[in-house]
Amino acid sequence: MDKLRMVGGTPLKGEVVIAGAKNAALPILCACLLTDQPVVLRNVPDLQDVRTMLKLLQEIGVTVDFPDASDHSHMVLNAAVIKSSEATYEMVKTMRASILVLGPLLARMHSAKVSLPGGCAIGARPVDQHIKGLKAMGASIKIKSGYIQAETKPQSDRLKGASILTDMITVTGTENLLMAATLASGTTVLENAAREPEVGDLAELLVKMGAKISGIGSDRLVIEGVEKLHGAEHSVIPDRIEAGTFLCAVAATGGEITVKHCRPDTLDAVIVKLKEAGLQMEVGPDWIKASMQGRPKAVNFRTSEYPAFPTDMQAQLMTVNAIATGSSMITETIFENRFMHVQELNRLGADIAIEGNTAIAQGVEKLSGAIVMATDLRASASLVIAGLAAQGETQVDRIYHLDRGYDRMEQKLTLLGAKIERVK
Ligand SMILES: CC(=O)N[C@H]1[C@@H](OP(=O)(O)OP(=O)(O)OC[C@H]2O[C@@H](n3ccc(=O)[nH]c3=O)[C@H](O)[C@@H]2O)O[C@H](CO)[C@@H](O)[C@@H]1O
Ligand SMILES: C=C(OP(=O)(O)O)C(=O)O
Repeated sequence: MDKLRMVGGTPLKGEVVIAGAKNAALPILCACLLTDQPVVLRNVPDLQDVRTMLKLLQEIGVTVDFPDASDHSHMVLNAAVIKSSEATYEMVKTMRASILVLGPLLARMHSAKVSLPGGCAIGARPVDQHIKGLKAMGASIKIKSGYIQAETKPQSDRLKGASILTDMITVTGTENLLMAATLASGTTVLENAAREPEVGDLAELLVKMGAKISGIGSDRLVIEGVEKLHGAEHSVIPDRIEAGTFLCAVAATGGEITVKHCRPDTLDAVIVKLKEAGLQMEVGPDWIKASMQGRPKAVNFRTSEYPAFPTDMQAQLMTVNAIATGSSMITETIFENRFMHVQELNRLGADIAIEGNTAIAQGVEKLSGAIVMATDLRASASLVIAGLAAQGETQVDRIYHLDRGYDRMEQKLTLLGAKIERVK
């Protein structure tokens, strides 16, 4: 199992180029199932979740071509032939986002069998709202032997447009229902829709494919179903979480970096908090120049749906608070168990206590290197940041979590001057 080993204490300096967003790429790859024509994608990040999704799509029958062998961010997907409408337990247990094939397969093939995802390290994460929405669109859905078995009845029929109000805001739930609605007969209204930029990016691709969607970027999406979608070309939006992670890294280590090829307009809540923490930032249309002198200041924050502070940045900013001057309260409102990094940060010398869904961090002057274990994707990132700021050597184990969602993180950090290496 790969590990990352680093020696902390070097301020970061230089430029880092941000990859395409994992959370946009995953639904966008699934959108290719909605048409029998080729979909050309650019700026797809090269990371484990994308490789897993491509494997799943290939099992379904999609062909994947890389026109330029040296550039894996550019690919052509062709779902002309669907040979299976199934996502097996093996695939879904590796990556929960596999659930995103449910809506497109049901819309195009009128039936789908997708393993029901189990719980996850960060929370129970049920998919009841995906199921509820698809049922409202006329699907008959049974849970049998751990699988969601969905079909339209009679099977030759399309899904039907419906008015759907989800009980809570769900990102992949909105994406699944949005994709399903594009090929339904009639109009679908998705109320309480997620406004995350990745949902908007998926919607932009669907429009290029011929879908009729209004309200993109708002919490009310109106989709007029069409009979067929066609091929299109699209470049995946830059990853705001990767950009935010590098900003937290420089806030923790000190130094000066330029984060290039990002979308600062999708990072408002993160920028506000990092400014409060003392990170100096100059913001351009697709870059952020950030510098930090001395220790950061502790900042209170609370995660919530976009445009508020993202849960996927909670662990990374907690690390900044761990070495800040002062104390802070960090409240997690999206996932019920997303504090697994706290115990590991404390092993590095942080002083963080958990009370319900709030973590209380008393900033310490220095962390000291140790062996720590990554428990989920963003927990891994927070431990890497902590290791880069700590005195001495840190080893982060189980970085397969990190590899799910970051495109060459240690290489990018090395270019910024960090002393970090992957150990096999
Ligand atoms: C691949 C992807 O895009 N992943 C992101 C997506 O996950 P994901 O789409 O899984 O997260 P959701 O937005 O669905 O979850 C939000 C909350 O709603 C609950 N819920 C959700 C659906 C449902 O049917 N029932 C239900 O109870 C979840 O347990 C959670 O407490 O959004 C999360 C919240 O921004 C991010 O942390 C993930 O990085
Ligand atoms: C929780 C995350 O991803 P996923 O929904 O794929 O588990 C994440 O990206 O931080």
